[in-house]
Amino acid sequence: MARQALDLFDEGFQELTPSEFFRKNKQMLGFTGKIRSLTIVFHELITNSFDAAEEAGILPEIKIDLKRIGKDHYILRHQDNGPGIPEKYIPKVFCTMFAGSKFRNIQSRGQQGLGCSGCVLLSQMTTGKPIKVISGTRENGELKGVKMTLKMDVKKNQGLILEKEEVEVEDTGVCIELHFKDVSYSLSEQGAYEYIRRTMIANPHAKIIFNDPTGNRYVFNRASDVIPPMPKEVLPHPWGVTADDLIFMAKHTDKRRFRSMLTSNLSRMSSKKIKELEELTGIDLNKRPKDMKWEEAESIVEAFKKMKFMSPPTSGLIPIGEEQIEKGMREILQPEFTATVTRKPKTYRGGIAFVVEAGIAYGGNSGRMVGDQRKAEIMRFANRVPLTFDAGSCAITEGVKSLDWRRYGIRDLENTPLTIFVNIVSTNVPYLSTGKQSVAPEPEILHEIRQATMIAARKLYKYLRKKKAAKEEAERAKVFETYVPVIIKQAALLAEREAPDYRELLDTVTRRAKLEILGESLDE
Ligand SMILES: Nc1ncnc2c1ncn2[C@@H]1O[C@H](COP(=O)(O)OP(=O)(O)OP(=O)(O)O)[C@@H](O)[C@H]1O
Repeated sequence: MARQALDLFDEGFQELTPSEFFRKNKQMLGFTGKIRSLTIVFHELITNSFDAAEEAGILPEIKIDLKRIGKDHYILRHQDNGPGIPEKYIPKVFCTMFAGSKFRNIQSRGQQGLGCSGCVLLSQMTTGKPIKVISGTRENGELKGVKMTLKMDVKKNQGLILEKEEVEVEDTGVCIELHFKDVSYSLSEQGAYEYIRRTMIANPHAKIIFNDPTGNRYVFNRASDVIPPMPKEVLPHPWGVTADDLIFMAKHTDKRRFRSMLTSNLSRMSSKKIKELEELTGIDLNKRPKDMKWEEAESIVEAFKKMKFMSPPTSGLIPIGEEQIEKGMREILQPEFTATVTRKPKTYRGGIAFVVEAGIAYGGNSGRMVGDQRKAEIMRFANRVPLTFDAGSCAITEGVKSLDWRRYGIRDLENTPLTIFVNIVSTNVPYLSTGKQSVAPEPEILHEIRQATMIAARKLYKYLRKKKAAKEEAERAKVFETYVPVIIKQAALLAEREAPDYRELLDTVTRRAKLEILGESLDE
C-alpha cells in the first residue's frame, strides 16, 4: 500500500459510538415512515413500562397524552406506575444506547438496551429539543422524586443533564416527555392506536388511558388482575449453541475446566453427557477454557448434534394462557364467541423452546372495519408484543392463511367478522429482521401455528353449526306452530270431533327437529 494511503489511517481512523451509528441508520431501530416511527415509540415506552411494573409485582397502569402542536410536530407524555428509575441511572437509561438490565437468556419484551434511548435519539434528531423525565422511586420506604431535563451527547453515547431538581411525586413511576417531528398519528392498522388496542388483548392485566391528538380519550380497562409470573432465566440448550457461543463462553467463564464450564453454562449437561462428549470428540475436557481452540469448539458443536438430550427446560416460557387471552378478547372485542388454545412447548432448530397460543373471536367488534363492513384480521404477537408491520413475510400470516377455512364453516375468510390471534412465546423468537416485526417460518413453528389455529377453528365451526341449526330450528318451529294448529283444527272439524290438545306433541316435534340438526338424539 502506498505511503500516502497508509497516512490516511493516522488522519482519518475513527470509531463510531452506537448513538452515532444509529443516528445515521435510524431505520435499523425501526424508524422508517412517519406512522411506523410513532408506533415504534409507543411500543418501546409501553413495553418498558410493562417490564418494569411486572418485575416489581405491580399491575401496570399507563397514561399517555399525545398532542399535535404543528403540522407534524407532536408532544408525547408517557407516565407509568412502575418502580421508577434511580436518579443515577436516568441519563444512562434514556441517553446511552446498549445500556439496560435485561441482557439475559430470558423471555422478556426488552433485550437490547436500545429501546428508549432510540426514542430519545429520534426526538433529538427531528426536533433538537431535550427530553424531560420525572422519576419517582421508593428508597428505604421513602418516596423520592427527581425531575431532569436531558440531551443525548451522540459523540460520547451518554446523557447531558441540563437541569435537575427534586420534586414531589404522588407515587413511584416514570413520566417522560418527548417532542417529535416527522411522525404521524393514525388510526390505521399500523398506527399507534391499534398498537395499544392489540397490546391490551395480550395484556389483560394492564390499564391504559390514552388521550389522542384529535381529542379522543380512550380508557382500556383491566380485564384481569393477575400479574403474569416472571419468566426464569434458562441456560442455553446444547443443540442451540454455535462454536462462536462456546468461544465467547470460554473467554468469560470463571470455571477452570471445559467440563465445568459446559455443565454450568448449558442445560441438560450431566457428567454422563460430558463422558459421551469426550468419547465422540477425543478432546480432553479437563483443559482450561481459555485454551479452547476454534476447531475444538466446532467439533463440540458437531458432537452435540449427534448426541441425545432431554428437551430444553421450558420454565423460562410464560404463555399468556387460554383464560387470559379470552379475557383480553372479551374486554376489547366484545365478541359473540371466543376459542383459545395454548399448545405444549416444542422446539425449533433442534433446541430452542417455544410455545404457540391462538385465539379466535367471532362477532361483536371482532375483525377490522373496512367501510361499513367488518373483515377478518390476523393479530400477530411475539412474547405478548403486537407485531404490526411486515405481515406478509411472517410465519403467523403464512400459517393462518394456509388453513382451508371452508372446512371450518368460513366460506370467505376475508369478509368474516373474525379476529385471529396468535402469540409466539420464546427466549429466542426467530425474527426476520432487527425491527422485530415478523417471525421466520421455521417448519416447527409453522406447524404449531397451524395446529393451534385449527383447534380454535374447530371450536368455532361447532359454534357456527349450532348457531345455524338453532336458526333453522326457529324457522321450522315457526312453520309448525303456524300450520299444525290449523291442520289439527280442520281435521277435527272434518272428523266431527273435538280438537285434541296438541301443545305437547308440537313441542316434541320442534325439539326433535332441532336435535336432528345438531346430530343428537331425543333420549340423550
Ligand atoms: N419505565 C421504566 N421504568 C423502570 N425502568 C426502566 C423504564 N424504562 C426503561 N427502564 C430501564 O432502562 C433499561 C434500558 O431500557 P431500553 O428500552 O433502552 O432497553 P431494554 O428495554 O433493556 O431493551 P430493548 O432495546 O430490547 O427495548 C431497561 O433495561 C430498564 O432497566
